[in-house]
Amino acid sequence: METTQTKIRETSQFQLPVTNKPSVSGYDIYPVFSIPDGTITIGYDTLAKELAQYKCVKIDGYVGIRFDDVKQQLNDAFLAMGQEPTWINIESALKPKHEIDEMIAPFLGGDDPVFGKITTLELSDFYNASALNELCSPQHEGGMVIYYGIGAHMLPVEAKMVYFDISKNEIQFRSRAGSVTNLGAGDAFDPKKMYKRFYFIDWLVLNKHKNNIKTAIDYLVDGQRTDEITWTTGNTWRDSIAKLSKSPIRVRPWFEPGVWGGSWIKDKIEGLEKDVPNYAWSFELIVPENGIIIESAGILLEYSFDFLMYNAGKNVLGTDFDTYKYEFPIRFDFLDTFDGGNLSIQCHPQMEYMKQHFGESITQEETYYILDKKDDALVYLGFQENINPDAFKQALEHSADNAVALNINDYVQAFKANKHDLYLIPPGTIHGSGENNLVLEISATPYIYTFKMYDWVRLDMDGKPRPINIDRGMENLDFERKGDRVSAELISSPEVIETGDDWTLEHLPTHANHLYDVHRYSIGTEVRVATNQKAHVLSLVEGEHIEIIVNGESAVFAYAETFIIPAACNHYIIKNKSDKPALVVKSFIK
Ligand SMILES: O=P(O)(O)OC[C@H]1O[C@](O)(CO)[C@@H](O)[C@@H]1O
Repeated sequence: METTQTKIRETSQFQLPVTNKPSVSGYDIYPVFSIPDGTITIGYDTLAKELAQYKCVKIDGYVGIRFDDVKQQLNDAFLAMGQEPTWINIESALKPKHEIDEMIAPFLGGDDPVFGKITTLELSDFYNASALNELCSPQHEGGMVIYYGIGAHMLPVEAKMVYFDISKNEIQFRSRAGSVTNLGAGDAFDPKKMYKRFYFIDWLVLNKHKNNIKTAIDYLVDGQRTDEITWTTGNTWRDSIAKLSKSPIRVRPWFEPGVWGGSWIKDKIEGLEKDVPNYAWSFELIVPENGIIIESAGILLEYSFDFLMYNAGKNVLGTDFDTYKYEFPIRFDFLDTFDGGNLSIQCHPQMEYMKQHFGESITQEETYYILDKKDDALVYLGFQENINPDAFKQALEHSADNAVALNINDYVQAFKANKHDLYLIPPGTIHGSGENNLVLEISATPYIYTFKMYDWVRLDMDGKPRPINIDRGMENLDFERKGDRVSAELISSPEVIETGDDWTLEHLPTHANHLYDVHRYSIGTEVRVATNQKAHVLSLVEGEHIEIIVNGESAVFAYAETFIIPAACNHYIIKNKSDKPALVVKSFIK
């Protein structure tokens, strides 16, 4: 059903299958955590049948859920059973649009096309409290009543609670089609502006709400598909999270084209739509936007990573939970420039700037691990010895104002990219990957705070130039990262720190301003690792498959797959499943 709106998604990415994910021997785009057979169910009709036993139901859900479609589908199913519930839309109690616009303005960064400030608002701030109460008046006593819409759980009535979740990539695909709106917005608008509002307001407000209601959910529904749902009971779901939080966790990766995107992902990863210009990013583990797929007898249900942290964050982060709480602080993603282009020459904010301007508590600091590359590939990193900040600024402004190219090599150094080298990009470092790399970014979680300073005088895929931020960049750059200091301090020098029968453990030291460190195992047959009460993030960067054994249970991961070992696993064994040595990188909080 593509219902009243003809186009619900604007993307060439496939929807998550309902059942029977394709089987692949290598990198799997639909990793699953299996739960007992018979615990996930398909369909609005089965959900209606389950809910029909209750007098009162609340259907809550995340922004991006098309509640009118949900209502129509469920209502049809109830009617087919001879039942006619009364439907009450909680969003009729939202504050007027102009009041909401005024309330959220301080968090939207004015005309800034990209940046706002992390909101401090709560979901209840969007609603008129007395109007909410009126919705619950006793006039509805009698037949079955269903309250529905974002925040339905807030209504002060006893009811069974259903929660519709949706993955963040699908929210973006829907916003690009104009088929969903921001919280309290009324209408859809430019998708980039909608994204800014999702990122700085809606997702935060609704994540807090998710945390508040996590134990009250009676039924969890995966609402990402346009014509079908899958659902499970709250208890089954919470039990599965308790188990997952002591097992290896691989989130569902997702992929996006971009102006500098390349061919590596498209050529090497099975099951993706190939009819795209390129893939630039793989969201391997950018957890604010990843989901986790659970599977029961082949039926798939995805929920947001946030729910894992709200339910079992302490198991995941161990001793670091007290510092980071629900924010998983490490990010892994791919930047694919194979036969593509150069990233912008860019920098990321210093910690203080990040706090003050954007309200974030972790800054965006990065490293580039070169997973693959062509012979001519470069990494732009650090300044030339003779850098003059004023002259650099002038050259950038001249280029931006007149759309003329500049010789960036006069200012910024370029290093030959070496496979398996780790390039360090602490906050305030000028950098950018050149073309013909497959970079595994091992980074801190924030991912949108890029100050592009030079974008090679090119247009984005929508035909418009990408926003340049020379002033913000200048406020954050460290001009002392120049000359010989760059290769000495910003290209990690591995050292062997432990050896076994047929394995070695290397330390790839990161910069003092990085919150995480990097280790690399070279494994002949197997190695046993202790978590020491910390989360580990692993990726197989050379080899075919590895098996991870935790408490006697085994999971297999393929080349280029990223996964988390929660702190609560305590110990795990990595077994090499191929006849060549396996190289596994491991990142963890310092
Ligand atoms: O800004 P560009 O040129 O698209 O660069 C790639 C982007 O991908 C990231 O590495 C991760 O999102 C950002 O740091 C950066 O903005």
